[in-house]
Amino acid sequence: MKAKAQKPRNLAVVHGKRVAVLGAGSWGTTFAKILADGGSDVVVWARRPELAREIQEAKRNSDYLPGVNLPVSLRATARLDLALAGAEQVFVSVPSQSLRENLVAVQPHLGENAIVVSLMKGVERASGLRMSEVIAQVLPIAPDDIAVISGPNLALEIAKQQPTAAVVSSTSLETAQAVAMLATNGYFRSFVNTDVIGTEFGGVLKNLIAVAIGIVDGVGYGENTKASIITRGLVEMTDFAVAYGAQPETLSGLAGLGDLIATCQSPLSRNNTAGRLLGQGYSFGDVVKQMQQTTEGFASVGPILELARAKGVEMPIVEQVRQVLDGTLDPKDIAPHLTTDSDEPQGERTLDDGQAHGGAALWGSLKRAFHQLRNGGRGSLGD
Ligand SMILES: NC(=O)C1=CN([C@@H]2O[C@H](COP(=O)(O)OP(=O)(O)OC[C@H]3O[C@@H](n4cnc5c(N)ncnc54)[C@H](O)[C@@H]3O)[C@@H](O)[C@H]2O)C=CC1
Ligand SMILES: O=C(CO)COP(=O)(O)O
Repeated sequence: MKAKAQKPRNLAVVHGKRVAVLGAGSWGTTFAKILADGGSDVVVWARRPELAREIQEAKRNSDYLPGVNLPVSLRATARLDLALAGAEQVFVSVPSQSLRENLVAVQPHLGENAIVVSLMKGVERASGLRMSEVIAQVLPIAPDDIAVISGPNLALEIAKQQPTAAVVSSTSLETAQAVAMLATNGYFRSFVNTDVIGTEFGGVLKNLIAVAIGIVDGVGYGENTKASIITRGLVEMTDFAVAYGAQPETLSGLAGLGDLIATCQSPLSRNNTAGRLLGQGYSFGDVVKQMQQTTEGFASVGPILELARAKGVEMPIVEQVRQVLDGTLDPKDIAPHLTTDSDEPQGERTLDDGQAHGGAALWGSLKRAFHQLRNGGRGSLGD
């Protein structure tokens, strides 16, 4: 029997707050639908006028969301000033590498008390900064007015109103709650936390593990290999994010494990699909040409490995993804060296030996501090 889509709960009469969504690709358009179905007065900004016209007039985005009818209340424009006029909350969903240039154009039109929300899952290649950090750098707004949203959110499934959850995170719980109030309807539920670092890095890092899973799929390996990579991948994600100040629990939540499961399992994932093509033997250049949509993992792998090195975090799976992208590792060799170069048996949890030394977290910090000392105190990209 075909699953029945959930009905949106129409809250238009309850609030009708004016919001803007910047970026009319698959996620921007889907998120605009989430907000409109939750009762907000939404204007989407599309870079291409013909796309803005299709959304505005036909209530369709046929390239990105084929077969999906958008809410009749949803409006679209190719003019940033019109999209931003009066917007209390601004949701940004452009490719991560274009965020900075887009924010420069946004700045003159941004309302004084507007909250800016990142829907993106990448880091800036040149700086290694998370999207909320780029927003804080470019826009004259307080960190408490910035939020991020992440979770197992494959756009097309949500556009078809299949029930889904996400996390809204901000250093201000009040801001996270204000955003979550609008980003909730009958088929989409937003939870809140204040761990921006963990929430953002969860979204970035699961993309890299999804590329690895795609590679394994393309090669033709089975479920044991994939389960091993997903599980060890989560350890890498958690070690990395915690080294940068995240709460480990965030990585076992929707923005970590939740998104990892969705992205690694679904052919709808662009990162997973791109990995599969690599595993089937296509070169990186061929895969980039074939991918019609944003594949964030490709741009993130370099900066993430650099950030990992700076904190002494080992990421053997992500490292192997880089080698496959570079053409220095045969995709079929990705699994055998799942752990480090050492032949010695390793504890399953990175911090296991630390617990014997009287505190896993402390031991992890000491290991990282030692590593940084050995590397001349380098702590971040570009140091
Ligand atoms: N598609 C999904 O299921 C989800 C995507 N995301 C994240 O959302 C972000 C956006 O991804 P998608 O919407 O999926 O990508 P997409 O490839 O579907 O759409 C990207 C949109 O940005 C436009 N664009 C390209 N270059 C631009 C530029 N320089 N300035 C402004 N616009 C530009 C494109 O024309 C297109 O409309 C990514 O960071 C992605 O990781 C997050 C959750 C779910
Ligand atoms: O982030 C996503 C699902 O949560 C979408 O993943 P892809 O960018 O790989 O399509």
